[in-house]
Amino acid sequence: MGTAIELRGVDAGYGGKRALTGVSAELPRGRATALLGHNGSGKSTLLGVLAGLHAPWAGTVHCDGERRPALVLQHTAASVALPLSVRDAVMVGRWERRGWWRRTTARDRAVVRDCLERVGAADLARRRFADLSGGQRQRVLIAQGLAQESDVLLLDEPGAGLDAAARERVLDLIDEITAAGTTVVHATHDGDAARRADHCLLLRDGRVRAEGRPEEVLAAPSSGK
Ligand SMILES: Nc1ncnc2c1ncn2[C@@H]1O[C@H](COP(=O)(O)OP(=O)(O)OP(=O)(O)O)[C@@H](O)[C@H]1O
Repeated sequence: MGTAIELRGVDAGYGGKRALTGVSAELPRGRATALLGHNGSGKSTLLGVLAGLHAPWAGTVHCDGERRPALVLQHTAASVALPLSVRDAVMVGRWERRGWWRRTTARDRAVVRDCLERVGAADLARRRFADLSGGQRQRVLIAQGLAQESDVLLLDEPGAGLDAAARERVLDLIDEITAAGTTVVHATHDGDAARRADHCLLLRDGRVRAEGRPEEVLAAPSSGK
């Protein structure tokens, strides 16, 4: 197993506003880590730092893999204004590796098909992304993340705004993705999602409040679960 992601003394923020202070953590390889904490505690910022979107002000971040981690945003953050098909939406995950201006290759198309199958959305490939339910959109966005073929997949509140059945399906998917060897880090407000994770990291006001097995971290004051 070992450590897939190591953070040492990470500070980060926006303009002059600090969002993370001295964050140190070791997240296990090929396992699911749940990022916990109240609104504004710094979960999304930490995912952004791991994804390479925010440069830390201080400290170091080491992540497995030659490619940067794939970041999957909440389905509500995805634009539905563009007339994208589901297949096109997943193909976006191939852009970084191919360059968006190049023609798609047979391998790109095969990876997209495979990722749609993995999330149980192969039958939706020709549908308009905008016409899908929230749960379907979230699974398609996870397929987009998988299509990046990174060793680390980052999910920002993948269960938010979904009904219980759709949330359960996303959690099953996280289990399948880690079983296939990919490290998953997902921000969540859901106690069930935290209990099903292998490892938890609890943030409070941008600092690590607790880290370890779910039962240990959920017992910490201010876990809110
Ligand atoms: N783009 C931004 N510009 C300025 N400040 C920001 C920005 N994004 C987040 N912040 C601030 O950084 C801090 C951490 O926010 P962050 O979104 O990382 O928390 P979070 O735990 O993900 O919250 P939530 O559960 O609401 O998504 C908060 O004080 C927030 O107001």
